Amino acid sequence: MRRYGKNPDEDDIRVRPNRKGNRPRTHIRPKHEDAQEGMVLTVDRGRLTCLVEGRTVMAMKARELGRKAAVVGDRVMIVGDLSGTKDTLARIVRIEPRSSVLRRTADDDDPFERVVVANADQLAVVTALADPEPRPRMIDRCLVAAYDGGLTPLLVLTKSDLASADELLEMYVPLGVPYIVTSRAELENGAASDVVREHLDGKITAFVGHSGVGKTTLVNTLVPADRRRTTGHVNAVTGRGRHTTTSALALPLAGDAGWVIDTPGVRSFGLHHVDPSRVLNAFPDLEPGTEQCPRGCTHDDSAPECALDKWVADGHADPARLYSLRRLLATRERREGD
Ligand SMILES: Nc1nc2c(ncn2[C@@H]2O[C@H](COP(=O)(O)OP(=O)(O)OP(=O)(O)O)[C@@H](O)[C@H]2O)c(=O)[nH]1
Ligand SMILES: [Zn+2]
Repeated sequence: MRRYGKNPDEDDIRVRPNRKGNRPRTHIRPKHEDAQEGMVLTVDRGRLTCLVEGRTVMAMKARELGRKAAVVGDRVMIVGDLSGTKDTLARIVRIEPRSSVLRRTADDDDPFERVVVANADQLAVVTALADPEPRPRMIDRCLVAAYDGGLTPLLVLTKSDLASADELLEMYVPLGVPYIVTSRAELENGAASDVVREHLDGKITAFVGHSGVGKTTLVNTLVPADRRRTTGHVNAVTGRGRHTTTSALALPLAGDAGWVIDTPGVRSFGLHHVDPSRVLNAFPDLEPGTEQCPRGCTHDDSAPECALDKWVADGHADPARLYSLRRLLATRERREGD
């Protein structure tokens, strides 16, 4: 199956800090022959907790990395004391090319790259069907961020005991986004975590969702209790004290079958930078129709010459798909409440 929003031939999708498109700085490699690979689990005021061969190692960025930040999910090369012993501090000397990026910008006009999660395969967008009410526009923005960053979206609709999923699914079925519907009873009898696990196994999945949607409840059913962050006290993955920042946190699924990345900080996505062609990758039925579009066509409602209208009128694709694409493209403009 085609991967949404991601070209499998690209090993380094638009890594922003590397704007010139040049390769990562491989010339530093020989200097650190003893470096070992690790994965960043969380970041707290310049201290990065990394998993290196099963040990959690505290590290900081080496100066030679410059301004480029290592984020949760990054694959990094680390030198120094890798014993994982308390009060040791190793150094991250290289950040490997990323397979995906989940970006956040403080503002659509924010010129700075703010990657919050790297290398996640999937973006689980957790939305309650009621209490709080679903916000389709926010879901759409999450989908655009996923397609743009090279993550496959997964819709997780919670609280189906309070309201039906039908109306929302009507909006999202044409998009072909995989979805899961869960209820209080299914959470309690374990059925919810079984169904969700089927979608997570073997993958790195970043979870986003507004406060109160049931994200924490769900993550708690997925991650063994001894590895979980318990409301602000002990970060069980690292065994260290309070997890005080708004950084995302990578948590291993039981049986080493993948990772859940909990993202307390991601509330909104700046999408101004998003290239329509990356969103179009998620619409392989429409994409060939854009060959007749004028150069630089935005394919949205304000693009009168867009060839997609004719493509659909000629029966090449379902009009609901074009409607959905345009709805997603329209969310790139920020509105009040986003
Ligand atoms: N009725 C119902 N309530 C649920 C369900 N899932 C979670 N809840 C409740 O919804 C409330 C919010 O759940 P949380 O897991 O704390 O939500 P959250 O998204 O993590 O929110 P924050 O912790 O504020 O970030 C809690 O009272 C849960 O018990 C569900 O499927 N049905
Ligand atoms: Zn067009």
